[in-house]
Amino acid sequence: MTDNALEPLIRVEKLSKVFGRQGRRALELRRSGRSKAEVEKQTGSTIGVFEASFEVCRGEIFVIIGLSGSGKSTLLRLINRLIEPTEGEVYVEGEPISRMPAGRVREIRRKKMGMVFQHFGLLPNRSVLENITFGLEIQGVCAQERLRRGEEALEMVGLEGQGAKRIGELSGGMKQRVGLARALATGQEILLMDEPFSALDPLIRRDMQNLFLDIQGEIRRTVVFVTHDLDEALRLGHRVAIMRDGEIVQVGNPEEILTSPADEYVERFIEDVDYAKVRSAEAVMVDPKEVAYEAEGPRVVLRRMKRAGMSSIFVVDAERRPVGLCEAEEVARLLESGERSLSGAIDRSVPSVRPDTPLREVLPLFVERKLPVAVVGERGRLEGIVVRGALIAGLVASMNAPASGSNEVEHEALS
Ligand SMILES: Nc1ncnc2c1ncn2[C@@H]1O[C@H](COP(=O)(O)OP(=O)(O)OP(=O)(O)O)[C@@H](O)[C@H]1O
Repeated sequence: MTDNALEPLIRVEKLSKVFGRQGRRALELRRSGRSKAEVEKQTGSTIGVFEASFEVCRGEIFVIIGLSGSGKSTLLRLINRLIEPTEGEVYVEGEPISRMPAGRVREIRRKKMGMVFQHFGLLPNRSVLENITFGLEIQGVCAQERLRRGEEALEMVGLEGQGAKRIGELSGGMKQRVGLARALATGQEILLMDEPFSALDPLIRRDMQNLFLDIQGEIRRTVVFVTHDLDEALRLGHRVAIMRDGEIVQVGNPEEILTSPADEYVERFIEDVDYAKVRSAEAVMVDPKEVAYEAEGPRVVLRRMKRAGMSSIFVVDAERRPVGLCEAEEVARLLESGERSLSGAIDRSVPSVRPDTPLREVLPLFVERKLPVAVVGERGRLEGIVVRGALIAGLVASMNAPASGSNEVEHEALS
C-alpha cells in the first residue's frame, strides 16, 4: 500500500454553514449552548451545518443519514463548494477547496468529483448514449473515446444495446440506470450522491442498490451518499454519519451504530431493527467457500486460496473443528521462509458461536475484529461462517420483513 492510499481523499474540518446574514453570531450562540431553533429565533439565520468533521478514505462508501432538514444536502454541497462555508474547510487530497480559485473548483467538479441527484438531471431530448457521454463532451473527450466509454458504462448498468433510445421512452428504474452510467462513464474518482434512489419504488430501489454495490465492488470509486433511509444506509455504507439539527451525532460502521448508538436520538433511529425477526447465526451463516486442514502445508493452502480468490481461509482439524483463520499474506510469508507447517500463520483467536446464538450477540463480535465468525454445530464442527455483509443484510431484511421472517439474505460481501 502506498502512502497515498492511506491518506483520506476527503477531509472535512469543523465545517459550518449558516443561511442568513448573521452567520458568525449564529455560530457563536450555537457554541454557547443555544439550540438551532433558539439561534434561528434570535438571529433570523438558519444553521444548516454545524462543526462537521470527518474523513472519507479512498474506495469508501460514506453515508450521511438524517431526518429532513438535518443538513445532509447542505453538507454534501459544501464538499464540492456548490455552497460556500461560513467556517471550516474541506480538503480534497490535502488541497483546501475554499481557497481554490473558481476555475480550479470547476475543474475538480468536472474531472474529480461528480454529483448524482435524485432525478439525475437527464436531458430529455438526447438519446441514452448522448446523456451518458455528456460529461465527457464537456471534458473535451473525443467522439470515438466517448462512444467507447459510454458503451462500457451502458454494459455495466445492464443497458447494453439501448444507447439509441430517447430518455422519454424509459421507465423510472431505467432512467436511474442511465444516470448511474453517466456518473461512471465520466470517470470521476469521487461521487457525491444525493438521495439517488429515493424516488424509486422499493423493489426497483433494492435492485439499484445491488447494482450499485456490484459496480462499486469492481471499480471502487469514493462515494459520499446521502439518504434518509436507515435500511439503505446500513446496506451501502462502510461508514455512516448520523446528522441531527446540522450536527453529526455519530460516525461509525453499521455494526458500531447498531451495537453502540451514541445517544437516545440514534437509538430511536435504529429501533426498527428487530433482532428477534432474524433470530440467530444460523439465519445468516454462509458456507465457507473452502477450508484448509491444519495438517496441510502452506503451498497447497495458498494455491487453493488463489484459485478461489480468497484473502483468508478457515483452518479446521481432521474432525472439521475450527482451529483459526489464515490470511493469504501470512501463508505466503511462511512459504517464502521455507516453513512446511501452516501452524505459524493461524490466528487462533477467531470467535465461534453456535447456530442458535442470537444475532444481537453475534453483532458485537464484528465491532473490534473485522473477521468472519465461525458457526459450530454438533461436536464442534464448522457448519458455516457469518460474514459482515450477510449479517448486516440480515438485519436490514429484519427491518422490512414480516414477523415470521424469511431467511432471504443477500450474501454480497460488503466487507
Ligand atoms: N438556501 C437555503 N436558505 C435557507 N435555509 C436553508 C437553505 N438550504 C437549506 N436550508 C436550511 O438548512 C437546514 C438543512 O437543510 P438541508 O436541505 O441540508 O437538510 P436535509 O437533511 O438535506 O433535508 P432533506 O432530507 O429534506 O433534503 C434546514 O433547516 C433548511 O431549512
